[in-house]
Amino acid sequence: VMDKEVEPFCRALPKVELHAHLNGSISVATMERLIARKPHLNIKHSMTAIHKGQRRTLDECFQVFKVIHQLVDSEEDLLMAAKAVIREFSEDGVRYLELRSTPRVETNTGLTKRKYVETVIEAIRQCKQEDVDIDVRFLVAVDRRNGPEVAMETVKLAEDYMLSSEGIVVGMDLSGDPMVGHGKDLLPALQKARNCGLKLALHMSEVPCQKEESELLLTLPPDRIGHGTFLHPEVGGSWSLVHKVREGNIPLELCLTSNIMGKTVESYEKHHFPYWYKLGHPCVLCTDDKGVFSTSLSQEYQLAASTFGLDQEALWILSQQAISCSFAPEAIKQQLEKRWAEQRSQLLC
Ligand SMILES: CC(C)=CCNc1ncnc2c1ncn2[C@@H]1O[C@H](COP(=O)(O)O)[C@@H](O)[C@H]1O
Ligand SMILES: [Zn+2]
Repeated sequence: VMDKEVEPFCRALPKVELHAHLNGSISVATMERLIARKPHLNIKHSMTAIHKGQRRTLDECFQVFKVIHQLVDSEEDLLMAAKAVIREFSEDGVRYLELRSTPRVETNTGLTKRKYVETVIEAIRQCKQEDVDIDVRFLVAVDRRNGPEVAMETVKLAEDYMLSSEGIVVGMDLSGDPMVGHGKDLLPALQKARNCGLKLALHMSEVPCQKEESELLLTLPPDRIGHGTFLHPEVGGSWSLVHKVREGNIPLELCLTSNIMGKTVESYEKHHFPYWYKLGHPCVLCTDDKGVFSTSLSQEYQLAASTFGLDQEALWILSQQAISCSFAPEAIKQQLEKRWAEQRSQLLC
């Protein structure tokens, strides 16, 4: 396969995005609109994105979110940003999206956590009404830095909206700076979420030294794992972790560019994708923060193709397998499978 064929192929490929943080996914164009609305903040675009060759430490990366949160602090901003993110994923060929976001209080604008969740749901509804070609679900996120009480409160919020959003809220995410807080304290909240039928997509072993935390979180167990960069014993994890993930057949959400930019992985070649992929373990390529890292899901598929030598057939299977890893209801999964099958013959000659 010639390289120049790969780009249009990856764009045309129907895709599933399962790991996208709303505020990390805002494009340059939308960011410019937000910056123009708040000139008094004096925010430059260079403060809201991380560019190639500009690798920063994980800590510096997390500063970026503080800036973005200042720009997205009202119901109006949130609705606009969420709708734009959904449209952009659709334009990139994403046909099923699970968007995750952390409910936030903003006293200046009167934004409450409930309003926050309702606004994201409203953005998803409006996009559907406007016939944007994409099925979108919402994972309510827990920021690990905020501790067990906030986590429990967030679980209750997610449960409420799981019951009242007509299937839009399907699960929860555990994220935030992995160097802050301990998963142990959040276990009861996550257990409760699981018991009430919320699916769990947890960031795990994103940094080294989370071996014990990952062991604990695996007792839940999670329905999907974000990153899992340091599960393997060679990088400070353990065989016990690897075996549990394999036995549970727990899908991994793998974000190549994010890991390179956040310096948790040295180079694309050294990413853990091929280790799990060659084992036949369910692996889903994701963007994490397409805005912050200036990437797209089709670009991530291209990078996987060029770095690990995947041909078009392999890319198609990778994208199709993501359907079964999603938290979509069975009927929706079947519809997606059908759609993929219909497009297969057009794409692969
Ligand atoms: C900095 C870096 C390398 C990011 C990639 N790795 C990440 N690891 C953990 N949590 C994250 C990551 N990227 C985004 N998030 C979470 O997503 C939030 C932004 O989206 P939102 O406000 O929840 O809508 C961040 O504040 C953080 O809680
Ligand atoms: Zn993430």
